[in-house]
Amino acid sequence: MTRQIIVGNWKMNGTSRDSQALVEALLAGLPATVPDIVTCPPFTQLALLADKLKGSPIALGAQDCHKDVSGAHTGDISPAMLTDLGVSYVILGHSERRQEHGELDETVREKAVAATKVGLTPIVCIGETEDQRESGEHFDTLGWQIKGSLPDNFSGILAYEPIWAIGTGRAATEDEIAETMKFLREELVRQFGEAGKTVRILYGGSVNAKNAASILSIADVAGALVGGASLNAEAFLSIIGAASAA
Ligand SMILES: O=C[C@H](O)COP(=O)(O)O
Repeated sequence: MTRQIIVGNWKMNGTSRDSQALVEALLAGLPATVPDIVTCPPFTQLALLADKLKGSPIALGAQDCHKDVSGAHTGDISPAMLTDLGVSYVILGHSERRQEHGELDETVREKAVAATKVGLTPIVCIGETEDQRESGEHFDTLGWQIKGSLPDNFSGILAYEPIWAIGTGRAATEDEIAETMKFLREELVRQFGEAGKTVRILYGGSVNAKNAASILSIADVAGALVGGASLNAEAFLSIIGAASAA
């Protein structure tokens, strides 16, 4: 059984005080056996949390990065700046960035290449809209997103997040997730050969303390990308506990 990975994406939430309190509660409540755990606060909290999490089982992730190492990109953060702070993972191509910032597959791929070069593990997000699922275009969409967003020799993590399940409280059903995981694995192997067999695939979209155990037990689900529930220590610890037991 592959070790599971639980990633908390705090999105645009958290003052210094909130972040410290949340991380302290997480560290105090961790079970003896833990899965891989990553917490992705806003950029503004990374330095503070790098210090707090040093030597702990919780790794630090960022929610995005630029594709260049440095240069005239006002307001952006480079992958090297993240490793400089002790960050190990970076979420790329989240649907909120694709939708709100018009981020394209090609940009996501370039960011994944740049992140990998400096030693970050990219967590590349893909997912279909509700319309695409209802009209039966979801697998085509996911296939194109894999082709466009993942670089050759991709060695990161793929996160499947149906857009209609994000923040809605309506997670995909176990059957939908199982069927999609099977498709994604086949597609990864079709596009990347042997290397496609080892990419870890996460599910994201309304994962919570109640549904985590059943979602994490679905074949080929290697963990979860958690939004809302990662802001609540008790809920996130329950999900971590479910991953330890999976
Ligand atoms: O990155 C996390 C996802 O967008 C899921 O968010 P959610 O757990 O609030 O649905």
